[in-house]
Amino acid sequence: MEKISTDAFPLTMHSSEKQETICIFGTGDFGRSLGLKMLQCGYSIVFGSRTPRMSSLLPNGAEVMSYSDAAQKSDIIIIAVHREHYDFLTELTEVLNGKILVDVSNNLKINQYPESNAEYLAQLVPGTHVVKAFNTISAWALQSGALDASRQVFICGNDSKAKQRVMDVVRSLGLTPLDKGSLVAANEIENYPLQLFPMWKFPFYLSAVLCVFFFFYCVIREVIYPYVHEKRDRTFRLPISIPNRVFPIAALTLLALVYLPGVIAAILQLYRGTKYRRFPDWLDHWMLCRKQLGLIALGFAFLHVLYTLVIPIRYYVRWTWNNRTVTQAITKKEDPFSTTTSWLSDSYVALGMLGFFLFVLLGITSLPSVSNTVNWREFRFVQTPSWPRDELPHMKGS
Ligand SMILES: NC(=O)C1=CN([C@@H]2O[C@H](COP(=O)(O)OP(=O)(O)OC[C@H]3O[C@@H](n4cnc5c(N)ncnc54)[C@H](OP(=O)(O)O)[C@@H]3O)[C@@H](O)[C@H]2O)C=CC1
Ligand SMILES: [Cu+2]
Repeated sequence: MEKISTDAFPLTMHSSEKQETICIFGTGDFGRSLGLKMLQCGYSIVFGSRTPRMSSLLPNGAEVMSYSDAAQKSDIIIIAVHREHYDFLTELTEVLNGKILVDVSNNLKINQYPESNAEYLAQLVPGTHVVKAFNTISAWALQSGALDASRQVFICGNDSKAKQRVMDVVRSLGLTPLDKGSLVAANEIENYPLQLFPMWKFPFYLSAVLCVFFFFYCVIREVIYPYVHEKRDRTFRLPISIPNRVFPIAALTLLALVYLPGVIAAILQLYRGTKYRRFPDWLDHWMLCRKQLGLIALGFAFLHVLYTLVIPIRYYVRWTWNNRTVTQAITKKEDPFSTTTSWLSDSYVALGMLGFFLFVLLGITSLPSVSNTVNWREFRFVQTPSWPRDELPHMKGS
């Protein structure tokens, strides 16, 4: 590939850095996608491969050679190989000495190995600077350019210079590096892609507690109280009417909880006089799960609509059962149905609908999490800035 002279772009600060050569070990899906992206951003790419001649489908302009030859071309080496195959790196200890190794690997299970892949790599090839990065970005997202929602790249490593250089690369790819500290954090970073619903726990428990609470409140008010006082049997309200009272209450409460943290955050910022300070952890966490709270609220509102539509059907069901019983009585058949079945059948309708709804909700919400393309962390109104504080314009010199 023809090298572009630095003078051609006197105004772009990083143009000289971008001429850097980066080495990628492994010509698999991820290696190729990352290589293509880097080529597009102006880096020269050298692939290391077991079979350099047979490697096909590589991005145009990239070179391919043996692992040891490729390693000599660059001091940043991205290891796009699965952890199980790291062994071959021990033979390259000499060539790799002093270089920056970027571990991008993921596991299939949470805590699959006693130590994180990045720490394992560091033990395997001592004398190198291992940096964990890119593991939360998928090959698919790199290729399709669907990175809009997940531009954050979690980074950790023990050598701060090495980390800084990898962060520069990440930035020049148009992504946002997020420093997670030393290599000990690698374990946590490797677990991220395996957490299906990272921010759903709290909203889920909260809505469960709300539902149970309001359900029992309504049961006491509308079933137990009339029974104790007037000996009236109101149990038929249990399957439809009472849930239909609980759902809108839960939906509105959750909706309020979606907007409340924003207001608290705004007040806090006014009070502090700056928006460049971290919120307390509880507020931060609350802000981060607003989207989930909102989705659950929407779910309850949807259930409320369904149940409201079901109420007329309820009378219809009762009417059919009664009709059947009467017909059977007339034709003197044995009656297998008692009147209590009317609300039993209602509960089946309700349960079926609840199940179906949960299924749909799970399906919709798991899709983006699984494909890793949505980064829930980005859904907050007031973002904690990810750049160092002294780079903020108004803080200079203070
Ligand atoms: N695919 C994805 O979306 C993502 C992948 N990752 C990580 O990137 C790494 C690579 O993933 P991916 O590209 O999908 O995997 P692939 O299986 O597609 O590629 C792995 C590459 O490793 C090389 N390799 C070296 N030694 C061996 C060996 N003994 N046996 C088999 N292959 C070997 C091969 O390259 P060659 O034949 O040239 O030697 C092979 O192409 C993994 O650690 C994965 O966890 C991280 C984030 C996302
Ligand atoms: Cu209503």
